[in-house]
Amino acid sequence: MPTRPYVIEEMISAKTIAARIEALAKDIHDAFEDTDKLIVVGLLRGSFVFIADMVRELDLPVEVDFIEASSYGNSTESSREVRILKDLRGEIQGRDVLVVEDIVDTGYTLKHVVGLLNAKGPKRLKTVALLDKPSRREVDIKADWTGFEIPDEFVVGYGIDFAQRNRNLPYIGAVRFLEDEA
Ligand SMILES: O=P(O)(O)OC[C@H]1O[C@H](OP(=O)(O)OP(=O)(O)O)[C@H](O)[C@@H]1O
Ligand code: HPA
Ligand SMILES: [Mg+2]
Repeated sequence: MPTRPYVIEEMISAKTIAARIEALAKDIHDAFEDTDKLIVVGLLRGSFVFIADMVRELDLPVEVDFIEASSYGNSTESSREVRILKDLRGEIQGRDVLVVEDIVDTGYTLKHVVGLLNAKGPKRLKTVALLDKPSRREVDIKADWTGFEIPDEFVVGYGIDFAQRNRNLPYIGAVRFLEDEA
C-alpha cells in the first residue's frame, strides 16, 4: 500500500552513530566483563543493523539470538498490541542477557519483551536502545543504555522503517510528509 509522499531529513549521521556505538560497547563490556557468555538478543526487524554493529564492537564471548516483535504495521502510530512473531531459539535461564532495541517510543515493545524474558529467569538482563523518544512514553520503561535521545519525530534508517521502507539508509532521518509543508 503506497504511503503519503514524504522526504527524509538527516538527523544523526552514520559517523556519529558509529562513534556512539563504540562508546556504548565499552560501557556494556565493563558491566559484563566477568561473563562466561553474553546472550545478545536483537528485536527484529528494526534492530538488525544496530545489533550487527554492536556485537562487532563487543570484546566479549557472545551468542546472538533474536525475537521478532511487531506493533506498528504500516502506520506511524503504535497499535499498543505487541505481537511476538518469532521466539528465541536458545535458553536464557541463568544466563547473562543483553536486549538490543533500535528505538523506544511508547515503550510497549521493550516493556513487553523484557517481561517475557525476565519470566525465563536470566541471571542478569540489561537493555540497550539506540534511540529514545522520552516525550512519547506511555508505559514505564527505560533502557539501561541509550544511544541518543531524540525529539518527537518519526524516524527511519539504520534498520528502522516506515511501512517496511528505508531500513537500508546508513543514517537516521526524520520523515517529513510533503502536504504538511504546504
Ligand atoms: O516503543 P514502541 O512504541 O513500542 O516502539 C518501538 C518499536 O516499534 C518498532 O517496531 P515495529 O513494531 O515497527 O516492528 P519492526 O521492528 O519489525 O519494524 C521499533 O523497531 C521498536 O521495536
Ligand atoms: O519513529 C519511529 N520510526 C519507525 N518506527 C518506529 N516505531 C516506533 N517509533 C518509530
Ligand atoms: Mg517498524
